Amino acid sequence: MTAVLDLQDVSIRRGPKTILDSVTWQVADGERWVVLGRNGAGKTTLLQIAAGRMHPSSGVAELLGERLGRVDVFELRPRIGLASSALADRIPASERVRDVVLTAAYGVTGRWRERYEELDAERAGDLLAAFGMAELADRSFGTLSEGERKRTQIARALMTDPELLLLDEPAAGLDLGGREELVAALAELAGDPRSPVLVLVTHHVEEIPRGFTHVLLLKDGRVHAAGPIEQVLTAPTLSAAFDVDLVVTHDAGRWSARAAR
Ligand SMILES: Nc1ncnc2c1ncn2[C@@H]1O[C@H](COP(=O)(O)OP(=O)(O)OP(=O)(O)O)[C@@H](O)[C@H]1O
Repeated sequence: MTAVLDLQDVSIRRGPKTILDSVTWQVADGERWVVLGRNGAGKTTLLQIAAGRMHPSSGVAELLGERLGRVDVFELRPRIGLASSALADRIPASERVRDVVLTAAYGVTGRWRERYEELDAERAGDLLAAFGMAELADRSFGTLSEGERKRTQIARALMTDPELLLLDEPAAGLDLGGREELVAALAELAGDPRSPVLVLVTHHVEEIPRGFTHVLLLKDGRVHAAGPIEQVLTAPTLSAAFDVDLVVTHDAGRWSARAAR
């Protein structure tokens, strides 16, 4: 299997703080990963490296077979989709939903706009429809609900047909119905063999969609456990990662966790 992400001994230091500490992690073609860990464990920082937006202070990071530091990140980034609230905050409230998705293609197709405009518009429309947003395509982004914004961001991240899709807490701030709709859409994405490799950062095991295959548990910037989901999402392993005595259940493809008492 080809390694889509290959981190060897990657550390990130900022002043006296070690945010990521000797992280070694491989993600192969076809895998769907969940990254879990307490607040401040280093999840978002890890995703920044995986997106080619941050370089390791030490260690080696290879993304899609290209080594960070040796590759032009501007060529690499369109091959990696990223949806995060930090990126969403930069979208102007007045921008049309359709254009939020469509403009993700600009960096890729560059000046050959005439040739691609129609195909791009069609793809943006298809992606919005796949995420249940077809009827809202002409609204401005600022008028959307939180759930609608999240779905728009994912459609945008998919616009360049990336080989790797990184999702940073896509269900944060959603109500129960919105969360379940999003989880269902992500389960569909996970189950489609044409989909990119997926990496999903979340705080809650309840937000893990069906079809996710692997888990990385971060603790204090280190890899606490990593591997197939059934092996890693056990009560002892999760309890140790979160420093809480937990009961973990797995039912009909979904997970839940609660304090043991
Ligand atoms: N530039 C920086 N300088 C110093 N410390 C930083 C910097 N960036 C992040 N940190 C710290 O590194 C740690 C990891 O941050 P990160 O955002 O990666 O964690 P996280 O697991 O995503 O957290 P959360 O679940 O709260 O979103 C935190 O303690 C954070 O305060």
